[in-house]
Amino acid sequence: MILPADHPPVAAPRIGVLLVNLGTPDAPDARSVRRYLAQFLSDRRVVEIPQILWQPILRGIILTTRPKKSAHAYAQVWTDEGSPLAAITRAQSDALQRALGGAAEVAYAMRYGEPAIGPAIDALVAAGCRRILVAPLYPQYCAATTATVVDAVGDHLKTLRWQPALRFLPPYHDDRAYLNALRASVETGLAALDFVPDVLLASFHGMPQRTLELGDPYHCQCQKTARLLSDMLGRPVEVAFQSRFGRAKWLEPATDGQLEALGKAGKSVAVFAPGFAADCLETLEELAIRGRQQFAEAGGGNFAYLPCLNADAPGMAMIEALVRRELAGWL
Ligand SMILES: C=CC1=C(C)c2cc3[nH]c(cc4nc(cc5[nH]c(cc1n2)c(C)c5CCC(=O)O)C(CCC(=O)O)=C4C)c(C)c3C=C
Ligand SMILES: [Fe+2]
Ligand SMILES: [Fe+2]
Repeated sequence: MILPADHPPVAAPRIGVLLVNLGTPDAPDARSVRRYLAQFLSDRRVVEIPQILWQPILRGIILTTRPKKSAHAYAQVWTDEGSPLAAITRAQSDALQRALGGAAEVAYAMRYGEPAIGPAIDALVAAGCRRILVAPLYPQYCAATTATVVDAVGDHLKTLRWQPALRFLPPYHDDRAYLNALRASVETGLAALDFVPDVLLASFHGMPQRTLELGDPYHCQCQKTARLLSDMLGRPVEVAFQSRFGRAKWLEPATDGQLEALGKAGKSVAVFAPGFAADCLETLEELAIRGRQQFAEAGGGNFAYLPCLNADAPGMAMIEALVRRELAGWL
């Protein structure tokens, strides 16, 4: 139908933006951590062992021992606004909403725990969004993180009669907006130190070595991020992989081993975690607290942990640029 020239403007369909991160427990106690880990570690994308073998190990060993230990670690980094990952993701969502104004409705969700992806999509649809950009906040693509967000969105869409149209933000490991944000953030972090570190160490979350052999691009994308950033900073950036889980061989070198070796060599070091969009247990406890201790005990000199992009200006400029580019495809 062709509308007459004097027809009132037809309202454009609203666009929703859903930022998604991994998820975190609701409270730093063993019960909440157990609930969170049970969901997270039952995801077949995360632990790729047949469920018939894995579930007895998970229920019988992991979930009876790890929650207490992990809850203790969470308690050390918990804030008045809750888990750092939850508080920072909320702040990113609020800041993006302010930046985009009426151009889109912004919400956030967690792949595991709350707020869950399904209800967040429902809320955007209820707010009139017939188009939704889902943005998994993982710069480097990994089946255990990026793909599982797509799976969860797909599972929820299966339950809807009237589905919204979807786009997914692609991984951004080599995107100028990301590299510029990292550069600004690292340069600011280094300038605030009262020492010049011998080594700048980029610590990425680890993955089983097998995932690299099976074709997961994660390892290569981490290396590429570090190489491009090193070119931009004009200094070497060393790469290591943290947070090993289980007995299988994980990507190497391991961050804890590198910190120990650097400590023994009497070096000074600045560590940052470019694969994490927001500071969380793995950065604040594992790197900034435990990593610092390991390094000092090995005899290391000065140590600094440089924060993630979080909701600070360079990180928000990046998220806004990445999101606006995707939204442009709909305008
Ligand atoms: C940024 C990318 C991440 C990848 C890749 C990843 C893979 C991965 N993780 C585990 C096991 C655990 N991860 C845990 C916490 C955790 N992991 C990420 C990110 C990635 N994980 C984040 C952002 C967090 C922090 C969550 C928070 O609440 O702050 C945990 C839980 C904590 C603990 O008990 O140590 C586990 C377990 C595996 C097995 C895996 C890939 C196979
Ligand atoms: Fe993890
Ligand atoms: Fe960890």
